[in-house]
Amino acid sequence: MNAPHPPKLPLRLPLNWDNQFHQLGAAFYTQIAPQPLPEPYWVGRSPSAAALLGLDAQALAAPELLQALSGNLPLSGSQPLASVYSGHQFGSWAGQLGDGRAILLGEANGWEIQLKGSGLTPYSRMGDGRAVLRSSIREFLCSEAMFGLGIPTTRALCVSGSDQPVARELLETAAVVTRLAPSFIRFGHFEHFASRRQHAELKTLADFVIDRFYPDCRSTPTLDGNVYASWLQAVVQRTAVMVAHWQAVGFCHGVMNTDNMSILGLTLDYGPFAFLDVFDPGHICNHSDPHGRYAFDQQPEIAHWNLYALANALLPLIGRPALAEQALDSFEPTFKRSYQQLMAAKLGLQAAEGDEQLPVLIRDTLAMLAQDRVDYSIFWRRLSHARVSGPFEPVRDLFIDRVGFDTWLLRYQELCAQSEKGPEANLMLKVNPKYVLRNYLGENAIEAARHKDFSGVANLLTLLLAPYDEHPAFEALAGLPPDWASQISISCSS
Ligand SMILES: Nc1ncnc2c1ncn2[C@@H]1O[C@H](COP(=O)(O)OP(=O)(O)OP(=O)(O)O)[C@@H](O)[C@H]1O
Ligand SMILES: [Mg+2]
Repeated sequence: MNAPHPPKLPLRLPLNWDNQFHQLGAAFYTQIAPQPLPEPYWVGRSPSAAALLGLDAQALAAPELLQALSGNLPLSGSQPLASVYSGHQFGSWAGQLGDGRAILLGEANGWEIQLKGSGLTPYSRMGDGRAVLRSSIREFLCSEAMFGLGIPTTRALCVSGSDQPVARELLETAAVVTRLAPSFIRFGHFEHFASRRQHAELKTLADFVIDRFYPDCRSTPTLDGNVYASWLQAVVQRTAVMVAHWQAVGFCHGVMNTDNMSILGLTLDYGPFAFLDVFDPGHICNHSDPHGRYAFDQQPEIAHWNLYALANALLPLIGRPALAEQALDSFEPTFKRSYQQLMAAKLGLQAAEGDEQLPVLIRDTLAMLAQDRVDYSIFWRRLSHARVSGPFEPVRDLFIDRVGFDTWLLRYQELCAQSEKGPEANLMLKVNPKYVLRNYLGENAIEAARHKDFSGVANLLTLLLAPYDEHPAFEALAGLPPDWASQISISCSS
């Protein structure tokens, strides 16, 4: 028989722990330590995310940190817990869910540190508490890619892997992603307490979020000075801005359940997501979504629907349904304004209030891309180069309907002439990324990582953290995807 392992001293890191979520009390979580991941190895690390905690690349690479973030060594100052939440999944009430495979270590230097895939919790239901290498690499890279693109998101510090087998459709191996966010609280946390009529806890949680992240709502005169309605409105606006970014960059989330909606308007839970290759407005990235509830062009409406579910949960605090409705009404104008600004920037044009030509040009541009199934990111990048230094041929080459393109180009150039003096043209290369995390790029890095070659993950991370820059050594990764890319199928299984 093996001798029992001697107890290990906790790892001390130069972090200021202040575990505020833990201080909320036992109604909100269950204390539970992460389950050890056997013989972990590094899969990827983000020095950019580490800097948020004040850790340099050397501290991030420490073998003790690998052990701590894989559940094999306690972290001094942490108070691990799994939080409880509920939610609507695919439009239906799903009841209690909770962190079934995520464990919050605590809050250090203002960032919550959470492990995803770190073992069973009381909320694991039928699951095994684990995440697989494939989905963990995807989450790691996409979190950092969204940050690189300037889109509100949770961050990812690192991924550790193990040869421990995990059963999904096929046998895969386990991995843990360490995520960072100011808070991982979701719409579903509020729905949980509202559905159980636990109004005291509902208020405690709302006050916690307002005081920490939305303090202005305490003193704003809008919505009759109703703090909770003003706060709802602020969440509505942040969410609308986040989704406007998704639509502008061509990001499809794939599982916009209310338990995957951050109360801070951050992109949360990178599962079957995709960046569009060809522009297909009805694109469904989630193989487990046959009816396309979460199709690309449905995302704004679904975000609004999710906010409606949140508003319902907050009604006991707001008191007057009319105020909640008013707060919800700000979704559409906020989304529209934000989307138009982002698209105007992509076109290198100024977005002026009341301009009627711009929305029409945006609509027609997208219709033209959809008709010829043009690659979304490459179109914008080539357009940026053409606008800055010409010629337009490389853009024209993307289209089958050249006459249609020429007609469009005339209109576009007329509008450009009106704002020729502005800085917008040069800024196009700073808003139209050269590198996006296409599914096939992720697949290639994952396949190499399965054979313990993690260079693909590291290279992608470098590109995705600076997606607007030229990276001559990686020119090929900015090109059109190979034919097999359109056959990739990503399910919810992760
Ligand atoms: N392998 C698993 N073991 C235990 N629980 C799981 C597992 N996979 C998913 N869950 C739980 O199922 C619910 C819905 O899962 P979903 O895929 O939205 O989230 P997730 O990817 O696990 O995590 P997160 O939303 O924290 O990024 C959540 O409560 C989640 O914790
Ligand atoms: Mg989730």
